[in-house]
Amino acid sequence: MTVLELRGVNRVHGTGDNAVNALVDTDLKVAAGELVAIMGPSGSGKSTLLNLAGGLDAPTSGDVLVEGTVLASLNKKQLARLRRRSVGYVFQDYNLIPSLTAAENAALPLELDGVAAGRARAMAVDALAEVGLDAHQGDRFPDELSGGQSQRVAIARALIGERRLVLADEPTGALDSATGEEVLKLLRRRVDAGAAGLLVTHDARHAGWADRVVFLRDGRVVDSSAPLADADSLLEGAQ
Ligand SMILES: Nc1ncnc2c1ncn2[C@@H]1O[C@H](COP(=O)(O)OP(=O)(O)OP(=O)(O)O)[C@@H](O)[C@H]1O
Repeated sequence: MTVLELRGVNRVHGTGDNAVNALVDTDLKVAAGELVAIMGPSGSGKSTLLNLAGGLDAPTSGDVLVEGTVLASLNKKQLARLRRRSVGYVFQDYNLIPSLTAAENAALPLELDGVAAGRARAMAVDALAEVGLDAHQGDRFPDELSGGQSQRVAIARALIGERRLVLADEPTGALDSATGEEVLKLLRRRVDAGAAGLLVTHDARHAGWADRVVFLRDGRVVDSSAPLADADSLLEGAQ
């Protein structure tokens, strides 16, 4: 099932002489169970693509569909609800709320969506267990967690509930390479469990965890191919 689709998407930032064609005639489909890596030089349109996919930005022309819904057909409130229920983000700097525990951070999207606090907390404990964090770690605050643990919390938060699309922007950027590989392995596992994933990365080894790599240059898709190496062989190489 296609979870994310871009159809003939263009995004122009700015106007007149300052106009930048950040994304040009882009078509992309990402299915459930599929992880697609986005690579390209700085300024090639990777963040623009991710923001459009998550409904944080709107195309100048063309359509973005999430789970079959054209995002432009939704009003503000409907779009906010779809984003809350269907889309999870993982950022380089984790973006956890410092005054909330790990479990409270993971539960936050559910609570914002009106799920009762007790039930949201119970689901958060399960989501944390899935990423290898126990209840004791769930009670810790972000400044008591390592970088790798923080990114695990962010992944748990991104995929808690029914959310089927995970958008990861350089999620390993702040981690050492072994911890980074662990985080990608986890992302891969969650995608294998039925989510669709987009992973922006500068690192070809990390792109090895993806099913496909989409290369961007000046806002255009220049090549779309299988990853450079099989993830398992990369892991062996790292040991
Ligand atoms: N809000 C904006 N206003 C004007 N131009 C923008 C805006 N956002 C992005 N751009 C421009 O659009 C182009 C694509 O930017 P984008 O951030 O998507 O690239 P990127 O591949 O994510 O870069 P990086 O790897 O440095 O994060 C760049 O030329 C950038 O300067």
